[in-house]
Amino acid sequence: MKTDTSNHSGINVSTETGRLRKLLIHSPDRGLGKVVPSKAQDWLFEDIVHLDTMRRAEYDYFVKLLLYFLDPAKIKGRLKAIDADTSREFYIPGSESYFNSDKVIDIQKLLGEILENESVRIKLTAAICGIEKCSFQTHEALTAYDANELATIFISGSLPDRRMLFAPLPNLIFMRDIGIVINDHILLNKPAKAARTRESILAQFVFFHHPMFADIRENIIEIPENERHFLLPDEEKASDYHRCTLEGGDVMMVAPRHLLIGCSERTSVYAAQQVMKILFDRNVVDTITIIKIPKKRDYMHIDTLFTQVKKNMWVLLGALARTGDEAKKRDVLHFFAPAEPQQDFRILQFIKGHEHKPIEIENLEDLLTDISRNDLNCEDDVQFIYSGNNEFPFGEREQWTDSCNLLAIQNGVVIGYDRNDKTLEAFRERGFHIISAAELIFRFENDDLSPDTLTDTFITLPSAELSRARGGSHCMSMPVLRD
Ligand SMILES: NC(=O)NCCC[C@H](N)C(=O)O
Repeated sequence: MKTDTSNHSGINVSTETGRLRKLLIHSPDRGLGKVVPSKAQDWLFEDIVHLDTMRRAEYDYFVKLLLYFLDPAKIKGRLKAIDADTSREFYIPGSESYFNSDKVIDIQKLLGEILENESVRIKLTAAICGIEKCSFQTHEALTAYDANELATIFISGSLPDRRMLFAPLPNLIFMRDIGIVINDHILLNKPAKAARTRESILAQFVFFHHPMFADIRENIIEIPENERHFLLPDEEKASDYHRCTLEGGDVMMVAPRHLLIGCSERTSVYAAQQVMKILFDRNVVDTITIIKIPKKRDYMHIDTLFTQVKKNMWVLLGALARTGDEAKKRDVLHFFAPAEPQQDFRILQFIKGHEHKPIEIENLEDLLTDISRNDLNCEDDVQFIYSGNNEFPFGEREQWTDSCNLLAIQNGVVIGYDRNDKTLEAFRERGFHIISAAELIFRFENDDLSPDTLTDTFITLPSAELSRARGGSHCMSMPVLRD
């Protein structure tokens, strides 16, 4: 039975390509400038980044683009003044000239707003001081800051005078991983990596306390821990069948009744099963497809391997797809490989009411074709664009710098990194218009182009610094409302 998923809460996502109306983001904060080389890997960055370049020359373009598409009144006609302001106040929540949109929303702004409430402030300060093992004096000292500054401290880990209290949260820019809107429900993450623990506590408070989510509070899902968790020896606790971790990059809302969940380095089979049970019990979706991918830093989440461009088009990494299998068949060495089918990449589809008889799907293209045709009722040919145009060794190289991690703002209009030349070439060959964020913004400002009339367009974002953080525009966005 289909349920009516429309509601008036302004929270609803049921596709990956419907026109984006509202999303959560987080602009790089001062904490990113505090990452030191010896901690970069522990904090899940490949390198240290140059914060000013990352902001001014890269991420700020992302924000400007999102505003032109989702909330043009906040930016149109003001571009010159915004660009001329060296303090970048326009991008900083809590500052006087902050863009303060209710469509392009920085989680830091929501955090500042809930911290105005005394009881929330007391609880959250205690929670943060607890996990960060702060001294009693530090706990006390935090009462001196106003709500906005406290939000900045909780996120960046440092005080306004630059002293560091605890580790920064450099990965909060990857809002996708924090939570996922599934129709009118929100699934909160359970991070696999210690470096992302504080992020999810902040997010939990925001989702449960901010009025923006008040109408759907009953629909916020927290994944229950394995009840025997505390009794398990550490080794068993870490196994895929007991570990309960899930990150948003592994969850993709591809069609109103169909959800994809990746089992990966970050998301365990146990957590995926729990989510499946909850979503089927609550009748949120009818089909859940589990995609088990190799546990590899390169792959991390399923959205590093493929994303949707438009209803009938996907971008993906050839090495894990059907073409990868064909390449292997041509390879003589393949005959010496173990006869066992590849167990670290499998696709199983579970249908509500028939969970015990999952359907095995042979490869990614078959799954994605089925979604385009049968879930999204596409009559046109389903097309695939491969990372690096499937040319050795560019497929892997460009996947590493997020060629497969695109954000669709509307059907066929995507934002991705500028550095993946071969992948861009493949888009060009399919008739896509490739335009840089800077040029597009200039043309929007001068009424030379309009967000509403764009079709088949790849908007390139400068990415030299951003790509060192190992996530693309899909990872940097948490859609809250899509058509
Ligand atoms: N969905 C994603 O793939 N997010 C990218 C997260 C990158 C971040 N540095 C991490 O390793 O968690």
